Amino acid sequence: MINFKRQANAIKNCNKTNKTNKNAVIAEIKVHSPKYGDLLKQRNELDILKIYEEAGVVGISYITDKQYFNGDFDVFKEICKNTELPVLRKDFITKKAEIEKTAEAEASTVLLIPRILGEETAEFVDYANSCGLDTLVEVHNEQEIEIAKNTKTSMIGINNRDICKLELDDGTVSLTEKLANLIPKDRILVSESGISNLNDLNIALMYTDAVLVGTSFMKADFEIQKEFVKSFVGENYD
Ligand SMILES: O=P(O)(O)OC[C@@H](O)[C@@H](O)c1c[nH]c2ccccc12
Repeated sequence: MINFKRQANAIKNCNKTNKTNKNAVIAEIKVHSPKYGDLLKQRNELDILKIYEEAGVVGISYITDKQYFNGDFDVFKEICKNTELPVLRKDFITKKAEIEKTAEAEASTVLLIPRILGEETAEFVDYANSCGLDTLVEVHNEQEIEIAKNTKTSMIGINNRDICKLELDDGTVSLTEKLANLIPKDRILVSESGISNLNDLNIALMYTDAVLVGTSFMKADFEIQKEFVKSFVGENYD
């Protein structure tokens, strides 16, 4: 059973206007990065899922792109099957069939990128919604925000990195600071990429409802990974 808008609701239930003291952290199970290479390091994706769950994150992200991020759609399906948390599929989607495939995997959300889809973004958002999926529309500049605003997406992500540079740029939360006020308040706003410490996290959360973190969680040593993720979720979470 697909649960419409699970990801958006998970974030809404946890943002600053709510009573919980937990920060809304979406944690990415990122197996490879174009910059750092292998990030999985003999670990198992489902073990990392468990650690993220135990640390109290609100959602999981997984990149299915094979070419640059070494993702695997079968692993994505396993992740969806093994968690009650909302799961976001990250990929460079250009075909509606891929949206159907995402819904069939029982994901909750699909990433759509105006840099790739241009004005077709709105149509892809509608299509994803009709398949029972929530959408995260990812922007990196003002022009892309205009496209995102003309869609019915409930979530907009500011990608602090430029996807065209394939992560050879570091990504800085100052982009979130710069662009956040251009995004209407009725959308759930997520700051994505390059968030590597609590200082970055706190800056991002001054402007957004949630953060999405991959590399720094994956680079944390296995023994301390849960504590590290927990420190992002917040001390008051148990
Ligand atoms: O590893 P980071 O810097 O914490 O970033 C995670 C995530 O935002 C990044 O992986 C990402 C953002 N948009 C994407 C689009 C496709 C693939 C990957 C991505």
